[in-house]
Amino acid sequence: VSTTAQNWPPVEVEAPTPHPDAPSPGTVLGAHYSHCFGCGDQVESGLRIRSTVDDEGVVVSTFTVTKDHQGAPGLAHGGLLTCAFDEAMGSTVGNLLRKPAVTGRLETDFRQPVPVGSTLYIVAKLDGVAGRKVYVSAEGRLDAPDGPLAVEARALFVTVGVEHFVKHGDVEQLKELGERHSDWDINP
Ligand SMILES: CCCCCCCC/C=C\CCCCCCCC(=O)SCCNC(=O)CCNC(=O)[C@H](O)C(C)(C)COP(=O)(O)OP(=O)(O)OC[C@H]1O[C@@H](n2cnc3c(N)ncnc32)[C@H](O)[C@@H]1OP(=O)(O)O
Repeated sequence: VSTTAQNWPPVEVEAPTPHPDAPSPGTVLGAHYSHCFGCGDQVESGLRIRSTVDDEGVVVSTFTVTKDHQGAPGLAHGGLLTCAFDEAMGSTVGNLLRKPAVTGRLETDFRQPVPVGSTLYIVAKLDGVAGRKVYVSAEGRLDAPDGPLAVEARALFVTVGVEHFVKHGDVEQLKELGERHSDWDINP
């Protein structure tokens, strides 16, 4: 049993305040970037995660495991499951706080194997904010929102300015993204 979960968040935090323009409960969140491995529809073997805003500070995502996501025969690869949680929690931070953020730290507890063909229901919630640090945790259940608990994760996201992506990433793609999402403050 993870001891970290008992000390979570690991620092003193303030309650997270969703941005006034954060999407309301029930909103289905689109892919943030079509080439994103987690949510993009242009990545052939991507995870194609779909997310919906639930209660305040909570986002529910689904990830259906295909044969492209295997580690052992018929079972999801653990690293890919971690990726699914990175996406689900990152999307929670980005959409609810409406601030670009990157994953600083991410830990996963695998409680049960996740078979090919199953759908993970991932419930992610904002746990607290300390300066630029945003703490998030999530639970993934098998095949139903109240199905057996299969995976748990906790992450620290660090909010960054657009210059992070300008300095380290692909500026042309970033511009294109900014044009398609003029309501996001990501224009370089
Ligand atoms: C208005 C806009 C609206 C937008 C709306 C968008 C909607 C859709 C949105 C979005 C969906 C997104 C879904 C994506 C999901 C996937 C995300 C990923 O996979 S991201 C790629 C992987 N991660 C990286 O590549 C990071 C690489 N690391 C870095 O770039 C830096 O290390 C960074 C930025 C994380 C920190 O660097 P520093 O120089 O800026 O800041 P320092 O001072 O080092 O850290 C800040 C604080 O964080 C702590 N910190 C940083 N890393 C830590 C760690 N690993 N463990 C513990 N603490 C850490 C530090 O100790 C510091 O804490 P103290 O303020 O001093 O208390």
